[in-house]
Amino acid sequence: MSMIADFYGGKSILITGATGFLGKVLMEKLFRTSPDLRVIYILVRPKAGQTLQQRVFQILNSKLFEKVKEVCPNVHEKIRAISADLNQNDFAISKEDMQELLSYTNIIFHCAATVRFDDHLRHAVQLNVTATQQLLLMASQMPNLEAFIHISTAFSNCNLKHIDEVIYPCPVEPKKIIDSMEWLDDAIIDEITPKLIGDRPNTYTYTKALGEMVVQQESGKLNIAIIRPSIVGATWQEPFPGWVDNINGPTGLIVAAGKGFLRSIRATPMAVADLIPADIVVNLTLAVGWYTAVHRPKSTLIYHCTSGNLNPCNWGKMGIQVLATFEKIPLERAFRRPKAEFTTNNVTTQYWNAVSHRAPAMIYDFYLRLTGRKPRMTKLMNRLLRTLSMLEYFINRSWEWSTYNTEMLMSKLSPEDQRVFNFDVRQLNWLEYIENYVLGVKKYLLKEDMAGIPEAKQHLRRLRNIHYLFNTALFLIAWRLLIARSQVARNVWFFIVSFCYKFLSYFRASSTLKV
Ligand SMILES: CCCCCCCCCCCCCCCCCCCCCCCCCC(=O)SCCNC(=O)CCNC(=O)[C@H](O)C(C)(C)COP(=O)(O)OP(=O)(O)OC[C@H]1O[C@@H](n2cnc3c(N)ncnc32)[C@H](O)[C@@H]1OP(=O)(O)O
Ligand SMILES: NC(=O)C1=CN([C@@H]2O[C@H](COP(=O)(O)OP(=O)(O)OC[C@H]3O[C@@H](n4cnc5c(N)ncnc54)[C@H](OP(=O)(O)O)[C@@H]3O)[C@@H](O)[C@H]2O)C=CC1
Repeated sequence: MSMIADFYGGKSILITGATGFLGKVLMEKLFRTSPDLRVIYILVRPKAGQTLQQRVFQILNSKLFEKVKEVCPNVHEKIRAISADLNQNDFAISKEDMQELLSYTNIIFHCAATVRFDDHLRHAVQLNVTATQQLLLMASQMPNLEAFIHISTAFSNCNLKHIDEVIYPCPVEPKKIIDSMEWLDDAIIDEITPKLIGDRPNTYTYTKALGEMVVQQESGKLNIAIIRPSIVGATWQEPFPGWVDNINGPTGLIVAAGKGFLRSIRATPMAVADLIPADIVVNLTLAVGWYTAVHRPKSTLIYHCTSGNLNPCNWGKMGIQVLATFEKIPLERAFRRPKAEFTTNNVTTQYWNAVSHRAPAMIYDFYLRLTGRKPRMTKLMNRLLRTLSMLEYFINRSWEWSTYNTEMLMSKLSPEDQRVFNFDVRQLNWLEYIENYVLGVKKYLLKEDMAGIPEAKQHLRRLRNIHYLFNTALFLIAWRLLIARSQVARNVWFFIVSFCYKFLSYFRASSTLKV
């Protein structure tokens, strides 16, 4: 019997960010391994014209939840969506809902955040810092709360090279930042943002670091733990390999490479690609929830959920495997053949951006205009280049994260828990994982049918022929122009033609002799 699964039985669990990538995998695992849990409260905001119920219905009816429905047929009764907006005071939760949450919640998993790198500081502070503070305040009023688990990021201290499982204070106190966001206007915030984030690359990592400080400062008597995952990728094993449903992190670049938009990327091939599968993060999170509630460590423990020090893989190896998988299983309707390269300096990056990204987009837009359609490729390419510039920081550096607490926790689990809540990244085979990741991107994110693979391959062959034809035409035009202008080129041309003529005459004569 799994002690962890048993622990969550009969519990009331509150999850923020349950509609997000990680939140959904967390909820799925909880329902699958502890179908006898009392209820999962999720804080949800209406979005994209969908009501709360519609959003929950969509999640429960997705492929991700197929196994849950077998194990826990009444799952829809055990999930209670509470209308909430973490940007509002008291999260805009109704009095009745708040009362219910305060009375019954046993465990909190705080996953909600803005993960946009370039979010405006005011918004990033509101969600990643102030909302965390408010949630802690709520937690302190919950008489039955056993543990509060905060999801941070391994990159909250990415300004350091070696990162331990401790909280590194930011120079300005979070409380001062929160206060100043209330009265400073946007223009001033824009001006001070670079000074505040210092040597961090963006507002995301900075506000996640502030969020950790708030957790430490406001923990009071609560049992709190912080999890720091690195770059969360598709699932490794559970509920099935390769599940992913958003384009954050590497996923978007995998799509862009597969569709042939991304042809070169400024990255250091030998830099460690610290990817971590979503199911590993979730297994660790649930194990931490159990450990924090049952063993009540004296201080707030931080757990690094990273792969680099235990089972490292680099971006070069990952890129090659992504492209190798697209050879076998291409995406449908690609713009160009999937063929991307790593560049390592500014000059080559600028060159390849112009030749491999901007120029083909402009040519394609010209073609769209000629055929009376609306040009769109240049805009799309500019967005991709902007995204690449945002991600570059993370693919040109390596970090070392210590994992003492994570390894300590592993040693505390029973063999059964180590199996059911496996977070041992050493067991992961990267090549297999990446192949499944790419397949998952095709199946679950892009919802492409595997039956369409022959047609996709045929399309790539057509693109290859167009490519050869285009290059030949380009060469002939360039050569023709050169011949018209340069005596040297003309001489070379006559030399080649006469050489071919002589070769052919010799070949014809020798074959006549044989006869
Ligand atoms: C040797 C040879 C081999 C050769 C091989 C060659 C290579 C071959 C294959 C390559 C694979 C291997 C290498 C992979 C390296 C990956 C590195 C990842 C590092 C991640 C580190 C994460 C560390 C921290 C982890 C964390 O702790 S947190 C989680 C991470 N958080 C994020 O990942 C949010 C990022 N995003 C944003 O911050 C916003 O997205 C924003 C970007 C500002 C745009 O923002 P904006 O322009 O305003 O507009 P959007 O609406 O957002 O998007 C506008 C449009 O861009 C699109 N698009 C948004 N994103 C992405 C994305 N990723 N990738 C692609 N497209 C994207 C979206 O499709 C939309 O297109 P549309 O739908 O309009 O057509
Ligand atoms: N993905 C990654 O690579 C990594 C993620 N993390 C951390 O993991 C956690 C989860 O990330 P991930 O699942 O990828 O992120 P997602 O962007 O997929 O999910 C974010 C969640 O937060 C919710 N949310 C955002 N704003 C509000 C709001 N105002 N009110 C209520 N809910 C809100 C979103 O709701 P809605 O659906 O309504 O938008 C969504 O459920 C975050 O804390 C992140 O920092 C850490 C390391 C890496």
